[in-house]
Amino acid sequence: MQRRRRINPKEDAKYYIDTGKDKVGLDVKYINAFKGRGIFATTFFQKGDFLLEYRGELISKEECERRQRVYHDKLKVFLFEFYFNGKLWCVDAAKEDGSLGRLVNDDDISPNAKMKYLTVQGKPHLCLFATREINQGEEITYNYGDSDWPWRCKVVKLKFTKTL
Ligand SMILES: C[S@@+](CC[C@H](N)C(=O)[O-])C[C@H]1O[C@@H](n2cnc3c(N)ncnc32)[C@H](O)[C@@H]1O
Repeated sequence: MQRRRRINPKEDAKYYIDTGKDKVGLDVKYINAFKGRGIFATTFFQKGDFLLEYRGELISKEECERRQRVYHDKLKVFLFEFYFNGKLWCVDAAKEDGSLGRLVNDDDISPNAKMKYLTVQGKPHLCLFATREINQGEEITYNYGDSDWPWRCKVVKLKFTKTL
């Protein structure tokens, strides 16, 4: 059997950053009223594979703080803050633009992807990479980071009341 040559994950990410497209092999699906939509693999991914870019508007810390004050809670969660070259930046993905990266849900226990940034033409881009093998049908998740995200305590509460 002939083995498929693996595409370099960083080169793959750059291709999708440049074209502004999402990868084939990932799809959006409605999960439930609590979680909303999520992104699911429709093909197998290897550990380390590039999955998606968290696409949006790159804004400064100051602009991010202003939007934090004016946005509704449901939109604030789309403001992704990160350090790049010693400064705080933010990608605002609040706009429904049909891109898939903005719809990936949080998992702080057993995520299968990790957000990293790649620099392309001097600008940072947030990209998700697989942290283990991902099978067809699995939901793509990553850890949104340490914060008291409201859904995390609801999940704990639901599990607790079920075991009583
Ligand atoms: C960046 S959006 C992800 C896409 C979202 N599920 C949707 O349908 O638009 C983040 C929102 O998804 C939901 N969410 C993300 N991770 C979740 C989780 N583990 N459990 C429940 N809800 C979650 C929360 O409502 C959160 O405000």
